[in-house]
Amino acid sequence: MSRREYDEDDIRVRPGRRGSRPRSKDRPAHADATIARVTGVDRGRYTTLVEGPPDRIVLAMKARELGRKGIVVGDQVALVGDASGAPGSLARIVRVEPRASILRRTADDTDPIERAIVANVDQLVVVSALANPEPRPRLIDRCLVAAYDADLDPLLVLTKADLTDPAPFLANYAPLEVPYVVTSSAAGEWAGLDAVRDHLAGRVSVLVGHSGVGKSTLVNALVPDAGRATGAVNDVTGRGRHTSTSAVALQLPVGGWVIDTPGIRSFGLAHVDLDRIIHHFPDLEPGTAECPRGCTHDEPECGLDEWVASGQAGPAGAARLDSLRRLLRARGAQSGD
Ligand SMILES: Nc1nc2c(ncn2[C@@H]2O[C@H](COP(=O)(O)OP(=O)(O)OP(=O)(O)O)[C@@H](O)[C@H]2O)c(=O)[nH]1
Ligand SMILES: [Zn+2]
Repeated sequence: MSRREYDEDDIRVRPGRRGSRPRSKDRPAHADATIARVTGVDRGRYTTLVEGPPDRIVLAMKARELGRKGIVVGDQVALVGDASGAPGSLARIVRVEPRASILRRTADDTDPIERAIVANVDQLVVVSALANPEPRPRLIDRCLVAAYDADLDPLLVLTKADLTDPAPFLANYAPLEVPYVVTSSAAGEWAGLDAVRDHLAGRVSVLVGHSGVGKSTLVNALVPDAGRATGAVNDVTGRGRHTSTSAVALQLPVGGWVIDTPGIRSFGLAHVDLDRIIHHFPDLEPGTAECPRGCTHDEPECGLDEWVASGQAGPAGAARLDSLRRLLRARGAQSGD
């Protein structure tokens, strides 16, 4: 982050107008607040970026008046107090602007607590290694459900193509028509990086994926100053060391933002409306035309078995239906039916 680090000269030429104003407790609704974007959250301290030029990084805390309201990476917030970004300064966040989008997940499918991961993103980039660790189709399916549910455009980035032929995996996902990019970075030689850049340029994208799939490696290549720590994949578990500990938003040289998130093992979807889950399986949904009225899609009369058996959902149809039904059952367990 060194390039965007606070620069003393910037502060001197931009003293902020607060100094010349009388302090008053009853100024209406912080009309003079500075708007910033939250780029990182660490133990109650928020790193924010105030757009310039020149941009400046301002450390902030949540004002007491915000109560328990959550603030997540990607949020646009209003800062008051010392928003100079000078060393040792700490601004206060007094308002969170309305969110254009919010990506949530829960710890598991019955967890009542929703965890907002990031706000104001346009695109959910599901990063999966083609090998080491093996792709986890059900985790990918869940990420796609979360993307559709939050109204985000999905993108699949399939890494480590140097280790195996991507064709079999791609054949499975073809019926979904999800845009994808295949990458490899063996020995520092990149393939597919420009294609990823094209998909991210000018947009706000969040990367999610299992630990060790190469998210940090990708982010470091996209944002040369990112300095995201990369970890080796454990040969026994196939898991990476948990090198990234929280979500971090980084500005892309091509314009736009990329938000790296810690590796995940599961993507709980307790917050997704049960009745809507089938709509988030666009390859299967047309097969419900033959379902009996009020079909749960997890019963013997369900039309989806026939749909999949006839090959209309493609080579991964059976796996996708299994994915859907596991998800419905996990959710059903929660509502008790
Ligand atoms: N062979 C090969 N290895 C890769 C590739 N991309 C990343 N790796 C390696 O995979 C390991 C994990 O990469 P990271 O970038 O740390 O993975 P991550 O997804 O950020 O992992 P977490 O921080 O745990 O979320 C590292 O040893 C990388 O060098 C690739 O395209 N091919
Ligand atoms: Zn059905």
